[in-house]
Amino acid sequence: MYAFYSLLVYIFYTVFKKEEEGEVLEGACGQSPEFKQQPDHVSMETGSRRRGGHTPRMGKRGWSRLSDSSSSSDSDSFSQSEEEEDCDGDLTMPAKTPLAAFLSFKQEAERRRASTVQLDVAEKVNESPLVAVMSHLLSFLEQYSHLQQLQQQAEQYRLQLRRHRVQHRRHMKALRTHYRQRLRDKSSIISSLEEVISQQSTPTGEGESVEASGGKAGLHSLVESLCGLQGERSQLRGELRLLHSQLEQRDMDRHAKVQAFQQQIDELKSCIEEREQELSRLRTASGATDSEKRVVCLSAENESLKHSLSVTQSLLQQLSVIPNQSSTVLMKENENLRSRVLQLENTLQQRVEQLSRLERQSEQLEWRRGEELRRRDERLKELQLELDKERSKEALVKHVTQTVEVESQATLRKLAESRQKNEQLTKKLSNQNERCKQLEEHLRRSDEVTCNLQHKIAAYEREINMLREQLLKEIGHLEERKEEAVKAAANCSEGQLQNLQDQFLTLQRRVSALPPSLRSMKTDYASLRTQVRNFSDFYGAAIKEAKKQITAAISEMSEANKDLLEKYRKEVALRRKYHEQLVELKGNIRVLCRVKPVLKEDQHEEGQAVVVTTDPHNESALMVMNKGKGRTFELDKVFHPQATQEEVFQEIEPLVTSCIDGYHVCIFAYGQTGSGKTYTMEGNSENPGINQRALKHLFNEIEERKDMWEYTVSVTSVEIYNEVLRDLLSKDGEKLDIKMNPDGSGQLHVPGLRVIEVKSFQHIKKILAMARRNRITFGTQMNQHSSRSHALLMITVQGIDLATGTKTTGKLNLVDLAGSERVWKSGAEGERLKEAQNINRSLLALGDVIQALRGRQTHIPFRNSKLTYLLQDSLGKGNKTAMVVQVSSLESNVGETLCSLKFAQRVCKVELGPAARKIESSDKIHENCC
Ligand SMILES: Nc1ncnc2c1ncn2[C@@H]1O[C@H](COP(=O)(O)OP(=O)(O)OP(=O)(O)O)[C@@H](O)[C@H]1O
Repeated sequence: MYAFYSLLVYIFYTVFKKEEEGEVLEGACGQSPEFKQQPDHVSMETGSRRRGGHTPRMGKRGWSRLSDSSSSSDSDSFSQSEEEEDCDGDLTMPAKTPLAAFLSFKQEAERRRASTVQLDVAEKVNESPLVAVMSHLLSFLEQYSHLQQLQQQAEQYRLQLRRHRVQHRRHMKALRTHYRQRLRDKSSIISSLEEVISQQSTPTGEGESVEASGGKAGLHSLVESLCGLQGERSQLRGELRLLHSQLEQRDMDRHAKVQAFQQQIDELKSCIEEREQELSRLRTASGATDSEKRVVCLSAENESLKHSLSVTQSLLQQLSVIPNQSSTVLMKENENLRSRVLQLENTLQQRVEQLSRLERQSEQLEWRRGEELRRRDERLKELQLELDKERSKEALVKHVTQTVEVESQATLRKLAESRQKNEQLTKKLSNQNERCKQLEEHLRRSDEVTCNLQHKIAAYEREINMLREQLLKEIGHLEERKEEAVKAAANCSEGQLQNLQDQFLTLQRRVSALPPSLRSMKTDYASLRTQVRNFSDFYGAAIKEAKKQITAAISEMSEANKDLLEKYRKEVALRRKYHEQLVELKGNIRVLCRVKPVLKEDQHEEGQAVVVTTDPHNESALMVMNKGKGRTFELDKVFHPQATQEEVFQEIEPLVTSCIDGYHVCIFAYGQTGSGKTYTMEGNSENPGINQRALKHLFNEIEERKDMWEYTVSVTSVEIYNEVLRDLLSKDGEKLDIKMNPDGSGQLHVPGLRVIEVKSFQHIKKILAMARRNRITFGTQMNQHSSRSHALLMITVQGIDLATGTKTTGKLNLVDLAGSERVWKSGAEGERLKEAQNINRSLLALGDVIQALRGRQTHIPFRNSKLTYLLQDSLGKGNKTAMVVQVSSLESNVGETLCSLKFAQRVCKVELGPAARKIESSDKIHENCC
């Protein structure tokens, strides 16, 4: 009994398990026993659903259309050739033709699908979810493979159709050529006959006419045969036409069939797509990912195991009388099953956790990716905006430059015209002056003549007076002698009297002889006096006339000049405005970079590589190679190693011009020791640098404006060494201090600093040489004559508008900074070390100022170093700044080069805002924001 029960339990369990497996397998191939047992119930329901749900799209409509077309073509084509009959007949005989085979196959597929669906439902009812899903999937796979087969068949049909069409075309072609050949033969026969007839109908002579009459019968027969042939020909033509129409009809039929087939194929395709979609839907429903599928499988397995366990347990309960041996077997089995269940549950749990972890991770990744994409998009947008801005800036610069060029050309033309006019007027004026001079010469000569005459007159008068006195004396003398003679006559003899009378007579004669000379002298004198009076009158009139003429000419000229001057003034103002706009568009802070050429003395080690390269197509890009990686820097302008001093100055020139217009400008050279700062700023005698060229430009510009403006240029030069300020233009080398100006203007001033007013360019050359001599330099490992201090050349340009009296004060600070080398690299020790540290400190302070300006901070730490304090009024807002960053292109200096370029890029981002012109009108300095 016991053995029987245990056997029964074992068999029951084994059957139960096998049944399950069998069900799964049978479900997969559509041969379920349940299905066989209850066919009506299940197939009725699912069959109707399937038929209604999945087939109708192409089904009835498509097939009816196809059969319609085929039947119509049948009726049309039965009267045609045999071949056609065969072709159309295929469609009406399903078992023989491919299309019929396709139809039967389709029906078969429909039937099989219906049965599969029935099976699905049966399985759904009776089986576990895993088995159901699996069977579902398998059934869909099967459907899918059927569909593919259908597709292949459709493809084959299409190929067959194509082949048929080709064959048909060939056949038609052959027929056409055959008929054409026949037609050609007939025509050639006809033409030969016509020829014969024409030959026979032409009279060729008497002898021949006899022959002709004899051959009339032959001719008749020929004509008859010709008529027959012509009839045959027309018959053939009719045949051909008929054939043509038949062909056309056939073509049309075929076309219709092809269309029907195409439609059928399309419908089949859409049906396949639908199935595929459904399949993918089901796939996702039953777990799209492998892990999900696995989870579903495991849970189904778990469920089935649980189920079997419960069944076994219930069985065990029922069979409590089962002997110990079998119960232990069962217990063991039970234990195994339990542990298996537990194991599976654990695995399931782990998988679920893993899955959730993976999901979280993927979510995080997705989120990060989204963030990254968003950030990139924003950056891209920013870059796009910057690019647009740059482009618009460039376009504006171009436009302004063009306008300025056009305007300046027009101004130059006007200026040339006005110069011509001026020249003419000047010529006129010089003529007048010449005349004036002649008149003045004349006047001078007349004055001289008058003077001579006056002298002569005075001499005459003196002579006359003398003569008169002599005469009076003589007369007195004679009178005395006469009295004496009278007295003597009274006393002496007649002879003596006679003698005396004679003497008297001679004396009288002499006296009478005297008056005519005296009279002539008097007339001479009077005429001379009248002459002098007349001459002075004439001279006065002439002078008056000349003056009149000169004033007329001057007024005429000044009238013409006034207009010109006004125009010129306007043009100059316009030019200045455009110039300022240009400078502002370029940016009130400009960063230029100059790459030092590789010199012999720089190559301490043999074969040092060049790591800095410039781009010939992009003059604002610079590439630095470091440890195999390239980094590109974008600055306002990059000068390649072969750039000349003049090219560098060309970029600075507009700023120098701004200084004359009353702006504060700061130009400084920055870079490591030996990178060429001093060369760029000071240069040498053959190749002067920015300092000399700027001053030369200043004086040229002042010379050009001298008609309207009066300028004074004053210069100071200082150096900052170890945070101590020293005057480079005085020999005592006294320490100086920076203080606030006591006048309350808020301006800085350095008491005791020597200010030199410069009159000419030659003068400035001497001043610059003196400053250079006084500057502190020492040799470092990097540079034989390293400048160990910051050198500042400060130029103040004060201008007065001659017309309006407006005053401007421009400042130009030209700064040659000390080298920004790393202390260890420059080989500094002791005093040199302290010096290097001070240099670095002040450069750091400069960096801080730049940083604060860049961040638009309210407090700018100008006072942190002497350098920044001194440059306060030229470095900050409203001013114009240019920095020339000097870099070495050698590999050994790449670290310094990168540092300098990074600093330059920071400076690039600073915005100083619109520049302000320092104008003084009506005794007050005010800033005129452009
Ligand atoms: N563009 C250049 N063309 C030719 N020679 C140059 C150029 N730049 C620099 N030099 C030469 O390199 C040497 C060092 O240059 P310079 O003294 O100007 O460097 P520096 O940066 O001022 O150094 P320091 O900071 O030590 O004063 C000089 O002999 C100078 O003539």
